[in-house]
Amino acid sequence: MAALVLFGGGGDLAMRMLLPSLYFLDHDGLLPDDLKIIGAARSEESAAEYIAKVRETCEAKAKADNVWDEAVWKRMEARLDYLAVDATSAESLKPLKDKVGQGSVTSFLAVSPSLYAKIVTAMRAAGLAEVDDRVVLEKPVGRDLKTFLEIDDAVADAFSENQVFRIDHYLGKETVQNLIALRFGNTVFEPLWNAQNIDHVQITVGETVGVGDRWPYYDEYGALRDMLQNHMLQLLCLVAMEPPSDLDPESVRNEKVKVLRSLRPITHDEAERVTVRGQYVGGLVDGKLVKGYDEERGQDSDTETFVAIRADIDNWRWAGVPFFMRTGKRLPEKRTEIVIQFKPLPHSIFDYEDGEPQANKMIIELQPEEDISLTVMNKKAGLDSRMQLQPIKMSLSWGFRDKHDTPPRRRIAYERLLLDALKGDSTLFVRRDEAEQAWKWVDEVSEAWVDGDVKPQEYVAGTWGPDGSDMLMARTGRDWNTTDA
Ligand SMILES: NC(=O)C1=CN([C@@H]2O[C@H](COP(=O)(O)OP(=O)(O)OC[C@H]3O[C@@H](n4cnc5c(N)ncnc54)[C@H](OP(=O)(O)O)[C@@H]3O)[C@@H](O)[C@H]2O)C=CC1
Ligand SMILES: O=C1O[C@H](COP(=O)(O)O)[C@@H](O)[C@H](O)[C@H]1O
Repeated sequence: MAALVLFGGGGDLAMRMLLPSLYFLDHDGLLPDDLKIIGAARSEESAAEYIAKVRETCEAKAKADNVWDEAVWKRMEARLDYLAVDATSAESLKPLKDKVGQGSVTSFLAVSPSLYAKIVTAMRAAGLAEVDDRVVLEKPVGRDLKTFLEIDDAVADAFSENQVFRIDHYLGKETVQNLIALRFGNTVFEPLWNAQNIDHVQITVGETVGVGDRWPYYDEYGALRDMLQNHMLQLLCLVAMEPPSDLDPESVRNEKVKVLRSLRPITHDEAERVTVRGQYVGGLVDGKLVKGYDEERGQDSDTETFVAIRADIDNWRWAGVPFFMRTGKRLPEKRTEIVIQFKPLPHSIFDYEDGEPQANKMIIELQPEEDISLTVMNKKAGLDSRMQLQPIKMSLSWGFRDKHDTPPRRRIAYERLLLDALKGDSTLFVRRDEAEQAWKWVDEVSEAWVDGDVKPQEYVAGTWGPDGSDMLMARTGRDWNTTDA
């Protein structure tokens, strides 16, 4: 028997994402027949009470996608169990060890990262870190390089690196994996994918939600550590990495680490010019009045809810190509996209009044829709004496959109990642040295902010961040993408 233990099995992540993902995997026949799923948290509740809550969340999600099936639920229900444990205590984990028996155990730590070190130490003492066992860690692991290493050293005392699965749920998103297919499954793009042809890259992760009740966690981390250190740098790596020799986890991750190592450090003198911190004040989002961050927090805070950064990658492929990243809460749209802005024509033969031909642009959209599109210029139909051009957007995801095709169900990113963790495939997980390099780069930024006393600039909720964000682009003669994918 194999077992998946969800530490924090009653928490927000487990209930909203992990357990519905497991239902969907079971629905598609992708879970091993003998897999047991055990929720483990401190709350004293019976297995029946826990399972009733799991049913509620799975049913709601599955009905929304029209895939609720009582027979699947019966199968899933038979897998489920619950045990009240304090995961930081080896003594408390002993009954869990007895419950999982002899098979391999994958333990998902869906708990506060401040508990990781204590939990893995207790797991080791309780016999839950045997050679066939695995541990899955949610981000953020640590708050900076120092705390990352402290936690990760404790993890390394209990598990070897091939047993550790550091999750970045962005790597489970379908379009992120499609980016790998696009770059390395085609010959047409790769020769263009470099400083000769690309002017710059933009990565935007805009959210309309505020921080709300999550402030006890968020106030200590801010947008830089919550989003940029992990999700955004991972996206940057996938855009910028060299072709790996194969899809082996080590080959892919070696290439990503090389990118992170090539990121130019942001010096204290430069921080004000190439980084922007923002914090939302009250405003209108989706037509509703919302509070400012300080009001939600209940006191003044210097934590940023928005960050924009210009990153430079010092290698041959990307010399002189800035990568602009921005992310924030309470922005006007939920929008996640990567924009590859190609260079303008070296010389235009079209001199008409409506302006010059626009440079080609590839938009890789992750949210709200998943799509990859390429903007190209073509001729406006007609008999004008002077040829008129217009930009058209070609969707490169047309296969999904064919009217005779049912689009595949949009999967939760955790489905792919849970499946891979259960199989032991770590390609889409973050290796220790990747996380280490990412923290190193991010630490330099946060240290520069502290030393230079760089405070967040205010932005009104429902706008695209503080003015400084537009200025960051304008200083280089560029602007943020405003076209939809
Ligand atoms: N929620 C989300 O959308 C996201 C969350 N994450 C990460 O996922 C992790 C969990 O977050 P989230 O679900 O929001 O947190 P919650 O606070 O909602 O859940 C935490 C869970 O941990 C349990 N817990 C706390 N202490 C112990 C302990 N000593 N032993 C066993 N269980 C314990 C709690 O239950 P009890 O009190 O009963 O013990 C609770 O079920 C964090 O690392 C977070 O950063 C990452 C991305 C998104
Ligand atoms: O990890 C996190 O991600 C979410 C955004 O995820 P998405 O898949 O909805 O884009 C973010 O809201 C949260 O603050 C952060 O911890």
